[in-house]
Amino acid sequence: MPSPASDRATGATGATGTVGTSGTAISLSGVTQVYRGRGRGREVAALGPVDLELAAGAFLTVVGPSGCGKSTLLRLVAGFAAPTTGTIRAGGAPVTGPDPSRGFVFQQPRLFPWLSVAGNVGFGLRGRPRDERRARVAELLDLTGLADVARLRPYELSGGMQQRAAIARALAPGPDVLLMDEPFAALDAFTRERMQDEVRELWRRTGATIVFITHSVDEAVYLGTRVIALSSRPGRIVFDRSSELPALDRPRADPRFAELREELAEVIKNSARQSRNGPVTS
Ligand SMILES: Nc1ncnc2c1ncn2[C@@H]1O[C@H](COP(=O)(O)OP(=O)(O)OP(=O)(O)O)[C@@H](O)[C@H]1O
Repeated sequence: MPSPASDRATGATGATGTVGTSGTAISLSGVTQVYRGRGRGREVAALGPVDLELAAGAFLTVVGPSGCGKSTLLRLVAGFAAPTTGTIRAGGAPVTGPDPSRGFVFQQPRLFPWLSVAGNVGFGLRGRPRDERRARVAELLDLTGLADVARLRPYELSGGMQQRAAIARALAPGPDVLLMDEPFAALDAFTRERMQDEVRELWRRTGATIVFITHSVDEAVYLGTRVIALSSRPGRIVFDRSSELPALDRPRADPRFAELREELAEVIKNSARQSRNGPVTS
Protein backbone atom coordinates (compact mmCIF):
# COMPACT_ATOMS: atom_id res chain seq x y z
CA MET A 1 0.00 0.00 0.00
CA PRO A 2 1.50 3.34 -0.95
CA SER A 3 1.93 5.84 1.84
CA PRO A 4 -0.56 8.70 1.76
CA ALA A 5 2.22 11.22 1.91
CA SER A 6 4.03 9.91 -1.16
CA ASP A 7 0.76 9.37 -3.03
CA ARG A 8 -0.32 12.89 -2.50
CA ALA A 9 3.02 14.56 -2.96
CA THR A 10 3.46 13.02 -6.40
CA GLY A 11 -0.14 13.68 -7.35
CA ALA A 12 -0.62 10.07 -8.44
CA THR A 13 -3.72 9.46 -10.51
CA GLY A 14 -6.07 6.98 -8.91
CA ALA A 15 -9.76 6.33 -9.41
CA THR A 16 -10.66 9.95 -9.84
CA GLY A 17 -10.04 11.76 -13.09
CA THR A 18 -7.91 14.47 -11.62
CA VAL A 19 -5.93 14.38 -8.46
CA GLY A 20 -5.80 17.82 -7.00
CA THR A 21 -3.20 18.19 -4.29
CA SER A 22 -3.01 21.95 -4.36
CA GLY A 23 -5.46 24.80 -4.40
CA THR A 24 -8.98 25.13 -3.12
CA ALA A 25 -11.52 22.43 -3.88
CA ILE A 26 -14.58 24.11 -2.39
CA SER A 27 -15.31 27.52 -0.95
CA LEU A 28 -18.38 28.89 0.73
CA SER A 29 -18.88 32.55 1.42
CA GLY A 30 -21.73 33.86 3.56
CA VAL A 31 -23.84 30.80 2.81
CA THR A 32 -27.24 30.56 4.49
CA GLN A 33 -30.28 28.43 3.85
CA VAL A 34 -33.78 29.32 4.95
CA TYR A 35 -36.55 26.89 4.08
CA ARG A 36 -39.88 28.52 3.46
CA GLY A 37 -42.94 26.51 4.36
CA ARG A 38 -46.53 27.49 3.65
CA GLY A 39 -48.09 30.11 5.88
CA ARG A 40 -46.70 32.72 8.23
CA GLY A 41 -44.02 31.80 10.70
CA ARG A 42 -43.15 28.64 8.77
CA GLU A 43 -39.64 29.70 7.84
CA VAL A 44 -36.83 27.44 9.04
CA ALA A 45 -33.38 29.01 9.26
CA ALA A 46 -31.42 25.80 8.68
CA LEU A 47 -27.87 26.92 8.04
CA GLY A 48 -25.35 29.67 8.36
CA PRO A 49 -23.93 32.00 7.67
CA VAL A 50 -21.06 29.66 6.80
CA ASP A 51 -17.67 30.64 5.39
CA LEU A 52 -15.37 27.80 4.50
CA GLU A 53 -12.35 27.21 2.31
CA LEU A 54 -11.46 23.56 1.76
CA ALA A 55 -8.12 22.52 0.32
CA ALA A 56 -8.04 20.01 -2.53
CA GLY A 57 -7.27 16.52 -1.28
CA ALA A 58 -8.66 17.16 2.21
CA PHE A 59 -10.91 14.72 4.03
CA LEU A 60 -13.39 17.02 5.76
CA THR A 61 -15.72 15.55 8.36
CA VAL A 62 -18.73 17.55 9.51
CA VAL A 63 -20.44 16.73 12.77
CA GLY A 64 -23.16 18.43 14.78
CA PRO A 65 -26.46 17.94 16.59
CA SER A 66 -29.43 16.48 14.80
CA GLY A 67 -31.16 18.99 12.52
CA CYS A 68 -28.29 21.51 12.58
CA GLY A 69 -28.07 21.70 8.79
CA LYS A 70 -25.35 19.16 7.93
CA SER A 71 -27.27 17.58 5.06
CA THR A 72 -28.38 21.01 3.91
CA LEU A 73 -24.73 22.07 3.67
CA LEU A 74 -23.83 18.99 1.66
CA ARG A 75 -26.80 19.31 -0.69
CA LEU A 76 -25.90 22.93 -1.40
CA VAL A 77 -22.31 21.96 -2.26
CA ALA A 78 -23.69 19.21 -4.50
CA GLY A 79 -25.80 21.80 -6.29
CA PHE A 80 -29.10 20.06 -5.53
CA ALA A 81 -30.42 23.40 -4.29
CA ALA A 82 -29.28 27.01 -4.32
CA PRO A 83 -28.43 28.78 -1.04
CA THR A 84 -30.72 31.54 0.19
CA THR A 85 -27.70 33.87 0.40
CA GLY A 86 -24.00 33.56 -0.30
CA THR A 87 -21.91 31.82 -2.93
CA ILE A 88 -20.41 28.36 -3.30
CA ARG A 89 -17.54 27.59 -5.64
CA ALA A 90 -16.10 24.21 -6.57
CA GLY A 91 -12.75 24.06 -8.36
CA GLY A 92 -12.98 27.84 -8.68
CA ALA A 93 -16.31 27.86 -10.57
CA PRO A 94 -19.67 28.83 -9.07
CA VAL A 95 -21.91 25.88 -8.23
CA THR A 96 -25.10 26.27 -10.24
CA GLY A 97 -26.37 22.68 -10.18
CA PRO A 98 -25.24 19.05 -9.89
CA ASP A 99 -22.09 18.16 -11.79
CA PRO A 100 -20.16 14.91 -12.45
CA SER A 101 -17.13 16.51 -10.82
CA ARG A 102 -18.95 16.12 -7.49
CA GLY A 103 -20.06 12.59 -6.60
CA PHE A 104 -22.70 11.99 -3.93
CA VAL A 105 -23.18 9.03 -1.59
CA PHE A 106 -26.43 8.89 0.40
CA GLN A 107 -27.11 7.22 3.74
CA GLN A 108 -29.03 4.50 1.92
CA PRO A 109 -27.21 3.00 -1.08
CA ARG A 110 -30.09 3.80 -3.49
CA LEU A 111 -28.87 1.28 -6.06
CA PHE A 112 -31.00 0.50 -9.10
CA PRO A 113 -32.55 -2.90 -8.26
CA TRP A 114 -32.97 -3.92 -11.89
CA LEU A 115 -29.27 -3.49 -12.68
CA SER A 116 -26.35 -5.73 -11.70
CA VAL A 117 -23.60 -4.38 -9.45
CA ALA A 118 -21.49 -3.67 -12.55
CA GLY A 119 -24.48 -2.00 -14.22
CA ASN A 120 -24.95 0.24 -11.21
CA VAL A 121 -21.28 1.19 -11.07
CA GLY A 122 -21.24 2.00 -14.79
CA PHE A 123 -24.52 3.91 -14.75
CA GLY A 124 -22.94 7.34 -14.79
CA LEU A 125 -20.70 6.39 -17.70
CA ARG A 126 -23.46 5.98 -20.26
CA GLY A 127 -22.46 7.61 -23.51
CA ARG A 128 -18.80 6.74 -23.14
CA PRO A 129 -17.21 4.17 -25.49
CA ARG A 130 -18.00 0.59 -24.43
CA ASP A 131 -14.40 -0.48 -23.88
CA GLU A 132 -13.61 2.58 -21.81
CA ARG A 133 -16.72 2.01 -19.73
CA ARG A 134 -15.91 -1.65 -19.14
CA ALA A 135 -12.33 -0.90 -18.14
CA ARG A 136 -13.46 1.81 -15.75
CA VAL A 137 -16.09 -0.39 -14.13
CA ALA A 138 -13.55 -3.22 -13.71
CA GLU A 139 -11.08 -0.80 -12.13
CA LEU A 140 -13.67 0.43 -9.64
CA LEU A 141 -14.95 -3.05 -8.81
CA ASP A 142 -11.37 -4.03 -8.02
CA LEU A 143 -10.81 -0.90 -5.97
CA THR A 144 -13.90 -1.53 -3.86
CA GLY A 145 -13.47 -5.31 -3.60
CA LEU A 146 -16.61 -6.10 -5.59
CA ALA A 147 -15.14 -7.89 -8.62
CA ASP A 148 -16.52 -11.27 -7.49
CA VAL A 149 -20.08 -9.98 -7.21
CA ALA A 150 -20.17 -7.88 -10.38
CA ARG A 151 -23.05 -9.85 -11.87
CA LEU A 152 -25.23 -10.02 -8.77
CA ARG A 153 -28.22 -7.77 -8.16
CA PRO A 154 -28.14 -5.32 -5.24
CA TYR A 155 -30.60 -7.35 -3.13
CA GLU A 156 -28.13 -10.24 -3.14
CA LEU A 157 -25.49 -8.13 -1.36
CA SER A 158 -24.96 -7.30 2.31
CA GLY A 159 -25.55 -3.72 3.46
CA GLY A 160 -21.81 -3.00 3.50
CA MET A 161 -21.35 -4.33 -0.02
CA GLN A 162 -24.29 -2.30 -1.28
CA GLN A 163 -22.75 0.83 0.17
CA ARG A 164 -19.41 -0.05 -1.47
CA ALA A 165 -21.24 -0.35 -4.79
CA ALA A 166 -22.83 3.06 -4.19
CA ILE A 167 -19.38 4.53 -3.50
CA ALA A 168 -17.96 2.90 -6.64
CA ARG A 169 -20.87 4.34 -8.65
CA ALA A 170 -20.18 7.82 -7.27
CA LEU A 171 -16.47 7.48 -8.11
CA ALA A 172 -17.05 6.20 -11.66
CA PRO A 173 -17.14 9.55 -13.49
CA GLY A 174 -13.87 10.51 -11.77
CA PRO A 175 -15.16 13.24 -9.47
CA ASP A 176 -12.76 15.68 -7.86
CA VAL A 177 -15.00 15.82 -4.81
CA LEU A 178 -16.91 13.04 -3.09
CA LEU A 179 -19.82 14.17 -0.90
CA MET A 180 -20.92 11.55 1.63
CA ASP A 181 -24.05 12.01 3.74
CA GLU A 182 -23.81 9.68 6.76
CA PRO A 183 -22.96 6.79 4.46
CA PHE A 184 -22.34 4.28 7.24
CA ALA A 185 -25.13 5.26 9.65
CA ALA A 186 -27.34 2.33 8.65
CA LEU A 187 -24.59 -0.30 9.04
CA ASP A 188 -23.88 -2.49 12.05
CA ALA A 189 -20.93 -1.44 14.24
CA PHE A 190 -18.52 -4.07 12.91
CA THR A 191 -19.25 -3.35 9.24
CA ARG A 192 -19.11 0.36 9.94
CA GLU A 193 -15.55 0.17 11.32
CA ARG A 194 -14.44 -1.88 8.35
CA MET A 195 -16.02 0.60 5.95
CA GLN A 196 -14.27 3.47 7.72
CA ASP A 197 -10.93 1.81 6.99
CA GLU A 198 -11.97 1.17 3.42
CA VAL A 199 -12.99 4.76 2.80
CA ARG A 200 -9.69 5.94 4.30
CA GLU A 201 -7.90 3.69 1.85
CA LEU A 202 -10.02 4.90 -1.07
CA TRP A 203 -9.24 8.47 -0.14
CA ARG A 204 -5.51 7.71 -0.04
CA ARG A 205 -5.59 5.95 -3.36
CA THR A 206 -7.87 8.25 -5.34
CA GLY A 207 -6.72 11.61 -4.01
CA ALA A 208 -10.33 12.84 -4.05
CA THR A 209 -11.43 15.63 -1.77
CA ILE A 210 -14.03 14.17 0.58
CA VAL A 211 -16.75 15.90 2.57
CA PHE A 212 -18.23 13.41 5.01
CA ILE A 213 -21.24 14.08 7.23
CA THR A 214 -21.61 12.09 10.41
CA HIS A 215 -23.40 12.05 13.75
CA SER A 216 -20.47 10.24 15.30
CA VAL A 217 -17.70 12.18 17.02
CA ASP A 218 -15.54 9.06 16.92
CA GLU A 219 -16.01 8.66 13.16
CA ALA A 220 -15.39 12.37 12.51
CA VAL A 221 -12.08 12.29 14.38
CA TYR A 222 -11.00 8.96 12.91
CA LEU A 223 -11.54 10.01 9.30
CA GLY A 224 -11.05 13.75 9.04
CA THR A 225 -7.87 15.57 8.08
CA ARG A 226 -10.06 18.50 9.01
CA VAL A 227 -12.96 18.30 11.40
CA ILE A 228 -15.66 20.92 11.73
CA ALA A 229 -18.62 21.01 14.07
CA LEU A 230 -21.80 22.95 13.47
CA SER A 231 -23.88 24.58 16.18
CA SER A 232 -27.56 23.83 16.62
CA ARG A 233 -29.80 25.20 13.88
CA PRO A 234 -29.05 27.44 12.08
CA GLY A 235 -25.76 25.56 11.78
CA ARG A 236 -22.63 27.68 12.05
CA ILE A 237 -19.06 26.53 12.36
CA VAL A 238 -18.18 26.38 16.07
CA PHE A 239 -15.14 24.13 15.79
CA ASP A 240 -12.58 23.85 13.00
CA ARG A 241 -9.45 21.77 13.41
CA SER A 242 -6.87 20.16 11.14
CA SER A 243 -5.70 16.69 12.12
CA GLU A 244 -2.87 14.40 11.12
CA LEU A 245 -4.61 11.30 12.45
CA PRO A 246 -5.92 9.90 9.12
CA ALA A 247 -2.36 9.65 7.81
CA LEU A 248 -1.42 7.28 10.64
CA ASP A 249 -1.75 3.52 10.41
CA ARG A 250 -3.53 3.11 13.74
CA PRO A 251 -5.14 6.47 14.54
CA ARG A 252 -7.23 5.18 17.46
CA ALA A 253 -4.08 4.09 19.30
CA ASP A 254 -2.63 7.61 19.15
CA PRO A 255 -3.21 9.73 22.28
CA ARG A 256 -4.24 12.65 20.06
CA PHE A 257 -7.27 10.63 19.00
CA ALA A 258 -8.79 10.53 22.48
CA GLU A 259 -7.85 14.17 23.13
CA LEU A 260 -9.51 15.47 19.96
CA ARG A 261 -12.55 13.27 20.44
CA GLU A 262 -13.11 14.54 23.97
CA GLU A 263 -12.63 18.15 22.95
CA LEU A 264 -15.04 17.82 20.05
CA ALA A 265 -17.66 16.02 22.15
CA GLU A 266 -17.49 18.87 24.67
CA VAL A 267 -17.93 21.52 21.97
CA ILE A 268 -20.96 19.74 20.55
CA LYS A 269 -22.51 19.34 23.97
CA ASN A 270 -22.04 23.04 24.71
CA SER A 271 -23.17 24.24 21.30
CA ALA A 272 -26.35 22.21 21.61
CA ARG A 273 -27.09 24.34 24.69
CA GLN A 274 -25.85 27.62 23.36
CA SER A 275 -26.25 27.74 19.60
CA ARG A 276 -24.93 31.18 18.88
CA ASN A 277 -21.30 30.86 19.95
CA GLY A 278 -18.56 32.32 17.82
CA PRO A 279 -16.09 29.94 16.17
CA VAL A 280 -13.65 27.98 18.31
CA THR A 281 -10.59 27.50 16.13
CA SER A 282 -6.95 26.72 16.46
N1 LIG B 1 -36.93 20.83 2.38
C1 LIG B 1 -37.06 21.29 3.63
N2 LIG B 1 -38.09 22.11 3.95
C2 LIG B 1 -38.26 22.59 5.20
N3 LIG B 1 -37.39 22.35 6.22
C3 LIG B 1 -36.35 21.56 5.96
C4 LIG B 1 -36.13 20.99 4.66
N4 LIG B 1 -34.99 20.23 4.70
C5 LIG B 1 -34.53 20.33 5.97
N5 LIG B 1 -35.34 21.11 6.71
C6 LIG B 1 -35.13 21.48 8.11
O1 LIG B 1 -33.89 22.16 8.18
C7 LIG B 1 -33.16 21.79 9.34
C8 LIG B 1 -31.81 21.21 8.95
O2 LIG B 1 -32.03 19.97 8.27
P1 LIG B 1 -30.82 19.05 7.82
O3 LIG B 1 -31.43 17.78 7.27
O4 LIG B 1 -29.91 19.80 6.96
O5 LIG B 1 -30.11 18.76 9.21
P2 LIG B 1 -29.08 17.62 9.63
O6 LIG B 1 -28.09 18.24 10.52
O7 LIG B 1 -28.57 16.92 8.42
O8 LIG B 1 -30.06 16.64 10.43
P3 LIG B 1 -29.83 15.13 10.87
O9 LIG B 1 -28.55 15.10 11.64
O10 LIG B 1 -31.01 14.85 11.74
O11 LIG B 1 -29.79 14.31 9.62
C9 LIG B 1 -34.07 20.81 10.08
O12 LIG B 1 -34.79 21.53 11.06
C10 LIG B 1 -35.00 20.28 9.02
O13 LIG B 1 -36.24 19.90 9.57
